[in-house]
Amino acid sequence: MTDSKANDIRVPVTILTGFLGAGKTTLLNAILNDASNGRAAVIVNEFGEEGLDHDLIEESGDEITLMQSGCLCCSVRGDLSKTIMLLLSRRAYKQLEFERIVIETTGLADPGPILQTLLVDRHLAKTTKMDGVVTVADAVNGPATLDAQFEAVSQAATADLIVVSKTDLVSPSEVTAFEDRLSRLNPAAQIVHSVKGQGISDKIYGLSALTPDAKTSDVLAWTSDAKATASAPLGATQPAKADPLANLSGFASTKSTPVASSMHDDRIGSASIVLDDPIPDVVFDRWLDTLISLRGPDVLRIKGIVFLESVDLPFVFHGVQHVFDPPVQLKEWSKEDRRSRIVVIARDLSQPEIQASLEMLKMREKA
Ligand SMILES: Nc1nc2c(ncn2[C@@H]2O[C@H](COP(=O)(O)OP(=O)(O)OP(=O)(O)O)[C@@H](O)[C@H]2O)c(=O)[nH]1
Repeated sequence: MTDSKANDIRVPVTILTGFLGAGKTTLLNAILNDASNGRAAVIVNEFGEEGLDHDLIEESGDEITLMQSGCLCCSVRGDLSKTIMLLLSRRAYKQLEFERIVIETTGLADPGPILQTLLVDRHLAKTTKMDGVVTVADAVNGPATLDAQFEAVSQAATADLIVVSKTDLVSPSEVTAFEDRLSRLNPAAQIVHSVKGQGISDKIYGLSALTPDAKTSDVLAWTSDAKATASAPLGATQPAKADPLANLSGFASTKSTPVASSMHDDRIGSASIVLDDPIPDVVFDRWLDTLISLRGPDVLRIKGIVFLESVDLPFVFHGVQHVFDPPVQLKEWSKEDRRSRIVVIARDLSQPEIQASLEMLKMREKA
């Protein structure tokens, strides 16, 4: 019982990212104003002299720390670690009270390196745990931003949850087309839409299934194609509810809905696999080692639930590039369902290339 949820004192960290002007601060305010979410310490990162976003975050009684030293994704990874450690020590001395941390990045940040910092920094790995990457993509400028900026494509591809904002300013069919495009970029993300961050504050936290007590439905939502599972009832049409496993039978090809995409979108590939039988340990190790050593820097996210031949219960794992959260063994799982499910999202790797990599998992050692 050493790693049960009750004994896990690591503080959950949410990365809130999104396109420039997409509505990150607006969403953050809406979340902070919902008392049922508990208290959050917020780290805001903003370019330039003025901490503009800080001024925009309404008083909510939450502790706000502002970092102004530049883009989180490049120059201030050390500062991020120091900032979080300072918050945690003030919390330990009862100077501050909070249950979680939210990092709001600049519109230009690539969330990958921030996620990595949380995983590789010795102190942070012990004291914090990744709770999820939330990306805000606005329905008005989002399609053009995806065309123009690869960072925006990376943000969408790395997300656990994509919040489509400003759906009040475009037609329902434009919202649906945009959500389809986002879903193709990141079939493993849940996609919700919201006007000014309203109606979705209960969907922002607890996205990661990396906990031994994770429910089956949470694990499936996190590790599978969980397209458009829910949305705020605010005008735009609700996208059709997708079967979370619909795109995961073997190496089923990705959906080929003819929606707009761009050169940038084409740089992102994703594929998933469901394996009916437990995987030999050596095969899983070899697959992961090969993927990481050959294409590690291009892997934006790998998530999965895996049954190995040598263990009865499955484990959930999560990685960014070559860095992995410690795998978490689930305490309970339906005895009938012994299928492993793995999804990989990568940059500059095509879907067939990722599929070919996943194919290795079907190999069996010859006696
Ligand atoms: N109509 C409408 N306006 C919105 C919505 N969400 C945000 N806005 C407006 O969009 C503008 C930008 O919102 P912010 O929350 O500051 O966006 P941001 O992503 O934090 O911006 P940067 O930090 O500059 O990248 C503000 O004027 C918001 O009021 C929405 O859903 N509908």
